[in-house]
Order: sequence, then structure tokens, then C-alpha cells
Amino acid sequence: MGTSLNDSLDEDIRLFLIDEKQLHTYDDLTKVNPVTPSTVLTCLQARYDAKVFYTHAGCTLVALNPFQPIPYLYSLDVMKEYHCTSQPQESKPHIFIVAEEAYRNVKGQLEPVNQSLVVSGESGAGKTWTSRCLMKYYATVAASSSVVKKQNTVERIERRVLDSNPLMEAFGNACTLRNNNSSRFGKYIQLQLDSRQLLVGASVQTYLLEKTRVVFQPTGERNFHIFYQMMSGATTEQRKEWKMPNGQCFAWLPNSNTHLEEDCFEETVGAMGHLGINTERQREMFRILAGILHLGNIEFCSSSDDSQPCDLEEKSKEYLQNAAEFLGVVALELESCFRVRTLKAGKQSVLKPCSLSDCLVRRDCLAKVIYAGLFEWLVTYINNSMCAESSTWSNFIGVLDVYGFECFQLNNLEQLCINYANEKLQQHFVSHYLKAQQEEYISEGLEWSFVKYQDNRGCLDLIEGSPMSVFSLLNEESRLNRTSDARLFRVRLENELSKNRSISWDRFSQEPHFTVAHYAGKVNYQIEGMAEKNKDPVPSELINMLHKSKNSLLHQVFSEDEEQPTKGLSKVTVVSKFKNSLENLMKILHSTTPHYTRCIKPNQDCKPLTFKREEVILQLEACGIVETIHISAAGFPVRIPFESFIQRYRMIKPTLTIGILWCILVS
Ligand SMILES: Nc1ncnc2c1ncn2[C@@H]1O[C@H](COP(=O)(O)OP(=O)(O)OP(=O)(O)O)[C@@H](O)[C@H]1O
Repeated sequence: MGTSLNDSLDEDIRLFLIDEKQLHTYDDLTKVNPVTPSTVLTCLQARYDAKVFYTHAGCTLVALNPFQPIPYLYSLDVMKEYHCTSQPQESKPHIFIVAEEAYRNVKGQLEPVNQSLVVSGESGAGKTWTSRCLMKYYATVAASSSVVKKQNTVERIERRVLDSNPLMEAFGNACTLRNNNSSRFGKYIQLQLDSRQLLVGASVQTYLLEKTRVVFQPTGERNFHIFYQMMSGATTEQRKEWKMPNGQCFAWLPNSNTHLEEDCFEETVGAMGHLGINTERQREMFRILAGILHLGNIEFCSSSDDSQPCDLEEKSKEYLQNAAEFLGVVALELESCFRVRTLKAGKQSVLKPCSLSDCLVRRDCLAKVIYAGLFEWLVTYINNSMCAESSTWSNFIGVLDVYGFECFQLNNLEQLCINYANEKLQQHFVSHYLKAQQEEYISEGLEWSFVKYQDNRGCLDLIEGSPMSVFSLLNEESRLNRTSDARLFRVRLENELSKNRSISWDRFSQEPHFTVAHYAGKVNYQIEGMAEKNKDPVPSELINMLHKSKNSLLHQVFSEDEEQPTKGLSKVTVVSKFKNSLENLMKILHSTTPHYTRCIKPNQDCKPLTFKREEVILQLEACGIVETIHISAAGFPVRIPFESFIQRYRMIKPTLTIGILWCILVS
């Protein structure tokens, strides 16, 4: 009986894997032979066991999270070593190789090209850590000692760029079940370089902060770090000022007895100082944050007379007074904003009592709108303090760190947006490396057998496509002048979208939901509340009150914000805003040379040096690593556009015409 193809492949795999002692030496997975999920996984595991955390996978770098500090790996000496080597590609795989290649690419011998470093991976895989490493690298190597004149400015800029991290993390990161320091917003940082390749400034673009966390923390998770930092790091006077005595419980601060290394108030305050936020501004910020915490302790009870507004719980009165004081608003007005709604009927205004649940929705809405406004103000402040004049910089290196793919027991609009962002990045990767490269080979008449890959176009069409998609239907639902009915909306989704193979429904589920087959796995989205979240309405009474705030920072935040809806409902929904901002990001990414780093989470429990094969393989499969290796191994390591090639090498034989050069090239 002859051996089948599968038998011989199994035999090859067996032979390859038998040489166990060699497996950890494969610096580049393109050298693995044969390339299969099993050989790739075993190599990565062997390297992880040997404490080697970075491995090339052709055009991508795979970074395995050690879940413990490895100080020698990121020291100044190591940075210098990678920066000074003549052939970085020949050094051991490291995130600094990616950083250095991008840095050298900008310089290029031809036109300098902007670069993007795209760091992806699931929550807790190490994206934020990696982005920090990249920023430290540039803050070090791009501040060469040859700069004498502007030493102070350059030093200040590096410090500011680095200080922007702890500050944004304090306000935008939180402890979740999957990661103690999970980014609850996305960011793209552009490091601005002058013509001598020196770091002269930076700017940051943020994406969709998960503001619901301020008022709702899933079981076992926490609110944003900054609140816990205030609770654990403030002086006695500050606690007195904020009316936060020891032992004080705040409803929006669950798990406040868990202390994390992220609870570093001093570092956050230090960073504020370095960025130029003076003590008065800091005081106003902390008063606003204290005001939010006090808001969370306000409770209502139904009035005995149905026609009357709800009453404040007796014990809430003090919290309302405190919140009003810190937010610089009149306590009576604050109370009335929660309990009474103003309806406009022509030129007349009618007052209507809010139901008990409406009072709470309004209280939560106020906290969310204030926190989101404060975060936005902070980002603008950081940008103003780091951004260089446009005439002083010529190129940039962008570092992208967006929230990782998420799948919980209950998923709603937040997860849909997060996973949509990950789909967009995956599509960029697919179209840049897996599709475009192969199409180019074929169009140039090169011998090439097409490597199949998982294209996520169908899933993206489902989410954002036109005319019918989850987003378009959701927008339509959110714009209706009535509360959305989850069951009806589910039927509408099914009627319109069931032809798309990326959507399905669990017929036995009681809850209205839909399931999307994302590139990284299936996720069930709960429909209840989704349209309302997408609308994100802010009652006009709340905004009008904030406009008059005596807290000058809060006053500034809301008077500057002209886009704030003052008529109750914003026409711009959450998903349309998010889609637009991601489209702009994609335009930037397409105009730069991308470098991909895939962070892998070796185990779900964040245990040091623990490699769970079944968890890693899912992540490798999801990001198409095997296909990437195949294409990189079979393709060309260097691909220069023809025009650039001619420009660069023409000098070797100037008499050659472009036509002749072309013949030489393709022969
Ligand atoms: N290279 C590394 N060396 C040591 N520890 C690391 C490294 N990378 C990540 N970690 C550890 O893993 C934790 C999670 O990493 P990180 O916060 O960067 O994940 P993430 O991918 O940004 O997650 P999220 O999407 O939730 O923001 C870090 O807090 C750190 O403790």
C-alpha cells in the first residue's frame, strides 16, 4: 500500500519535532520545516521554555508574554546594542529590531517614509507593555548626544512623551478579569521626527473610551485606576477635602481592598507636573473625580404620590451636597436634573417627574459625560504639551495599541466596537501582507502558487457594510423616536442579514442576541440596551448645568465642547463616530509602512512562564500566523517599488535605460 500525502507529512512533522534540542534555536519560523500549526507551536513552546520570548514569523514579530519582569531584556545597553548594530535583522529577535528597522526605514536613502508599528493581540497579551517599550526605545535612541544646542527641549520632550503613558493609563486603564492593567481605550501615538531623525514631539489620537465603566463594573473588575490611586495615595488633607475618610465605601469603587502595582498616585501626580498641569488644575481635576464618586452613592426612592418626582434617600442627601460642591453646581439644580425632565412643546416647557429608573439613568449619564469630557480634555492637554510645530518635524513613527479582542459571557455595544476595531486591523494585515503581496507576484508574472488565507471581508461587511449591516440597522433603530424593542430588532437583523455567513443565532437562547463569527472566534452579543447605548443621549438639563459650573476646569471642558448635544439627542451615534475615526486611522496606516507585532498570551490566568498549548494555538490560528509564515518563506524578503529601485541603483550603470533594467530584473 502506498503512503498518502498526509502520512508523509505526518512523518515529516515527526522527524522535525524529534530533534527537540534544536527547536528553541529557530529564530525565524520561516525556517521551520514543514510549517504546520503543530511545528510552529512546538517551536514557540521550546523557545518560551528556554526563556526566549521573541520570534520572527517572516514579516511579523511574535511576542510571547512572560508574565514576569525580565529586566535584562530591555536595559539601556540592549537598546544601544540594537541601535548600533549594522545588520539588526541578524541580531536575536526582539521588539527593538522592529523599532530599529522602522527608525532606519524613515531615514531610507530615498524619500523618507512614515512608519506604523501595529501591536495586536488579545486582552492581556502585552500590547501596552510593548508600546511602552517602543516609546522608551525612541525616547532613548532618537535623543542622540550629538544634539547639544537643544538638549533641554529634547530632554523635555522625551520626558513628556514617556509621562503621557502613566497619565493616560491612570485615566483610561482598569483591572479586568483578563488583565490587571487593561486599556479601556485605543490609542495611536505619532512620534514626530525632524530631518535629523530626532524626536521633537508627539501626538496621540484616542479611540472610544469605555466610559460605562465609571458607573458599572462587571463582577470581579474595577473602575479606572485613577479612583483607586486617589483612595490609596492621597494625603490626609486631600482625603479630608474630598470627603473620603478611611473606610468610606463608594458604590462605584468595587474591590477597593485589592492593591495593584498600578495604584501609584505619586507617579500620576508626578507625570501631571512634568506635563505642566499646575497644582490648581490638579486640584480641580481631583475634585471632579471626587464629585463623581459621591454621585455614585446617591440613591432615590419612589414618592408616595405617583404624580410627584422620586425622593432622595435620606442618607443620599449628604452625597448630593458633596457632589454638587465638588462639581461646582447648585445642589438643588443637581437634584432637580435627576428627578424632573423638561419637555419642550413649541415655545412652552413642561416639567415631568422622572421614574425611579430614569433618575438613576440620569445620574449615571452625568457621571459618564463628565468623565469622558475630562479624559478628552486630558488628551488634548497632553497633545498641546507634546506636539511640535508642524514646520519642525518632517516624518513620524506611529505606534498603535488598541484594546484586544474581547468575548465575555455578556457582550454588548462596547465589545462589538472593540472587536470591530480588531477586525479592521486584521483586514489591514490581510490586505497588506497576505493578499497584496501574492497578487503582486502574480501580476508580475512570477511563479507562485497561491497560499489560501482566511479573509475577514465577510465579517466586516456584516458589521459595517452598506446598505444593510449591523451598524446601519442599529443606527436606524437608535434614530427611532421610541425605545428599542430587543426582540423586534433581533427579527429585523435576522430578516436583513441572515444571508451573511458570519452571523448566526442560538435558537434555544431566551435572550435576544446575535452571534458573530469573528476571525478570532465566535462572540454572542446581547441586543438589550444596544440601541440606547448607541444613541448615548445626554439630557440637555445636565449639559446646561455643567456650562455654569464654578469648577473652572469643568466649566472649560463643557464650554469648549461645541459638539455636545444640547437638544437631548445627538444625531451622531456611537458606532458612526467610531467607524469614522477608524476609517481615518486606516487611511493613516495605509499611507505608512507597517510593521506588525503579534502579542500572544501564553495562558489565561496571567501565570508567569506558563505555556498552555491549547490557548496559544487558538491565537496563532486566529491571526493567520501559519499562512503568514508560508507567504513570507516563499516570497521575497525585500520588495522595493520598481521606480525606487531604478532611482537607487541607476548610478551603478547610468547608461542602462529603464527598459533594459526592467529586462534584467525580471529575467
Ligand atoms: N514583555 C513583557 N515582560 C514582562 N511582563 C510583561 C510583558 N508583556 C506583558 N507583560 C505583563 O502582562 C501584563 C498585561 O500586558 P498588557 O497590559 O500590555 O496587555 P494588553 O495586551 O495591552 O491588554 P489589554 O488589551 O487588556 O489592554 C502586563 O501588565 C505585564 O505584567
